[in-house]
Amino acid sequence: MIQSFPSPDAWAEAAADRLAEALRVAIAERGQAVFAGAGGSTPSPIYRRLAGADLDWSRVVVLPVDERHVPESSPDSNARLLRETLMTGPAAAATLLPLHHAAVTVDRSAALAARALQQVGGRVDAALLGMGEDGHILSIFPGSPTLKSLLSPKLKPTVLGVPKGRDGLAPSLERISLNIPYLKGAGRVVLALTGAKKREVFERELTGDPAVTPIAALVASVPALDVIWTEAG
Ligand SMILES: O=C(O)[C@H](O)[C@@H](O)[C@H](O)[C@H](O)COP(=O)(O)O
Repeated sequence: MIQSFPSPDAWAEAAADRLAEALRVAIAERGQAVFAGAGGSTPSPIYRRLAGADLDWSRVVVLPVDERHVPESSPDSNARLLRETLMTGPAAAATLLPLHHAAVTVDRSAALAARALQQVGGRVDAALLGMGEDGHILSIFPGSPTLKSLLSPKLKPTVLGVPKGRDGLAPSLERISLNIPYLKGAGRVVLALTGAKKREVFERELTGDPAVTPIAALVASVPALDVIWTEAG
């Protein structure tokens, strides 16, 4: 399941190449592509490589796979991370679709994001995910009250609010997250892992109950999933 790479450069290049190819295919097939990317500390080297990919970025919509319920000016904003690392150079021509909307509740923000995503086709063509050491992906946290809703393969692709207190961040933030079904139809989903600890967590979570284990649900639901790993973080 896990594809190991000998260096961070090879790991980042493999991720960027695979995601760029999925975007090119979507543009060729539909004239547009939707990319969803994770926040956190792992993705930046991949985003910086992907930003230079030879594709028509003016036809690409970029969104966070999940978001903290904060304005883009906040250092916690995933939209800000995408703008600063992916939407540069050629990729600056892409269009950002934010999940956070100001002056509304987190649930209203999620509903507005769900509507905006429907308006660009209601699908994701390529996605880059990270994983926390507790096994969470997107904002799907073990023990969260929204866990089962976000994991259920029976629900339509949607975007949900995630109450604070479940993300391990201090101070904990309210969040907004795509659900796992939004990744099912993607041409390529890359889960990028680094370090021995995350490899161990992934292998352990793989055997969990998909109804309550984000990694098990991801592997069970997403056929176009690549899991890539490199030692150095
Ligand atoms: O909003 C976020 O924080 C991310 O989308 C989240 O799901 C991230 O992928 C994991 O927390 C791993 O984070 P690291 O890459 O920093 O380990």
